[in-house]
Amino acid sequence: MTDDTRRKRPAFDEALRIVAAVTPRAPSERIDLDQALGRVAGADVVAVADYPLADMAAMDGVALAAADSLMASPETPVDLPLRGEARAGAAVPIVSTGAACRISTGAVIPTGYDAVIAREYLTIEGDTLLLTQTVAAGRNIRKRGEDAQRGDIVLPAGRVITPMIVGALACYGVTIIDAARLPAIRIISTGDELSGPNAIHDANGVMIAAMVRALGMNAPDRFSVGDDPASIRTILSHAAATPAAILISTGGVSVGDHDHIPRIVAELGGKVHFHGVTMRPGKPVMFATLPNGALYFGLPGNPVAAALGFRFLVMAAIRAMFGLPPEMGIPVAIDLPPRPDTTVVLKARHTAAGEIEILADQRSHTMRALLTADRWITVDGEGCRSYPLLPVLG
Ligand SMILES: Nc1nc2c(c(=O)[nH]1)N[C@H]1C(S)=C(S)[C@@H](COP(=O)(O)OP(=O)(O)OC[C@H]3O[C@@H](n4cnc5c(N)ncnc54)[C@H](O)[C@@H]3O)O[C@H]1N2
Ligand code: MOO
Repeated sequence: MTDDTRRKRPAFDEALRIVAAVTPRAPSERIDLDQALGRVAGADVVAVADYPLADMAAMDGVALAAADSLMASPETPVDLPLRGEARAGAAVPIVSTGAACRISTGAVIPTGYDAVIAREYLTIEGDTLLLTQTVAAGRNIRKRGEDAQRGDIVLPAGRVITPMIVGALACYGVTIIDAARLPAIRIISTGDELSGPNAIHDANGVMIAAMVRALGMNAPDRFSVGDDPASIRTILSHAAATPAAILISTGGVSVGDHDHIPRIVAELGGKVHFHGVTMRPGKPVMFATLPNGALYFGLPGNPVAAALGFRFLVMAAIRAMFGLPPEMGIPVAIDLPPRPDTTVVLKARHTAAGEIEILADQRSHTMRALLTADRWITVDGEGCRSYPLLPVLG
């Protein structure tokens, strides 16, 4: 790290802002609604049909014209002959006033009728309905278009598609939506220690791939390379020449004799936006744009730092690509000393008593606390904020 880049080391929030600011918006693509779960609407979604599609029965029972019940009372019951049946999905029967027809929930109300009496409240003798009280017009009827009308904007661009949204859009006749295109992501694990006699397991590669998949995105391509500059240059220049929106490497970004990534990225023509952030863990993290426009994140090798680098910095880029607002975190009152010069990110979890427990081991190479953690707590000069453990879009 040169003195120059060290001087420019941004604060955590500033680094998130820089990432969002330089990230280009993803183009939209048309996708089937049943493939849309977890995707982000790339344009306003408009109802294709009224919902309900027509005035329909909300109960199984009998449909009639409310006006025919006007004179009905227990003393002067009104008799209406029962003629025909309206069934959900079937052709709507032609009916006449002065009569009633059987109807099932979801059946279209026959023209001329405007009320439904639920079968529990019916008095039927043979083929005759006995009305002993008046019925209000509109009773037990779902009105056409009362939930959505054709042409209504039912979902604004930028909303994450949940299962309930899939259901609602299907009701509104939507079968295809515009969704922000998913970025192709490539992960490069670096370090001589990933192979050879005392090899460690490549935790960072599988972990980051798993976080990508937890977002509902395709499994990223993964590569592994040692610490020698020629091999790193070869794999980075190959990666930089192949279309991918986001490249992520882990390891080799600190100040050690074998930490070559920042220099090679610059030699390849990458524009380094920052190298180093005043955060812990994750301090040596690097962010650049490659000449082909791909974003490059050089995450530190320690697994907690790599996890945080993806969870916060890469996520800031993914959110910006999809047009989502930056994550703010939820301010929480925790008795921790403020950290005016850095942002410390802590592994934490909710206790059964509803409090937030800061877990015991906060070192950046130990993972045990992450087996039970359910959130991150950040501490800076302003106080504490809580963030979900996993990357989220919504
Ligand atoms: N003199 C200094 N030394 C270090 C500093 C510093 O400021 N001055 N920063 C420390 C911090 S903080 C971190 S984080 C690490 C980051 O260093 P690198 O990104 O260069 O990572 P490496 O040195 O290659 O590896 C660090 C650590 O992580 C392990 N590792 C690497 N890759 C993987 C992987 N794929 N899966 C699991 N574990 C991995 C590696 O074996 C090392 O133990 O630098 C500090 N040093
Ligand atoms: O960033 Mo390092 O991850 O503090 O250990």
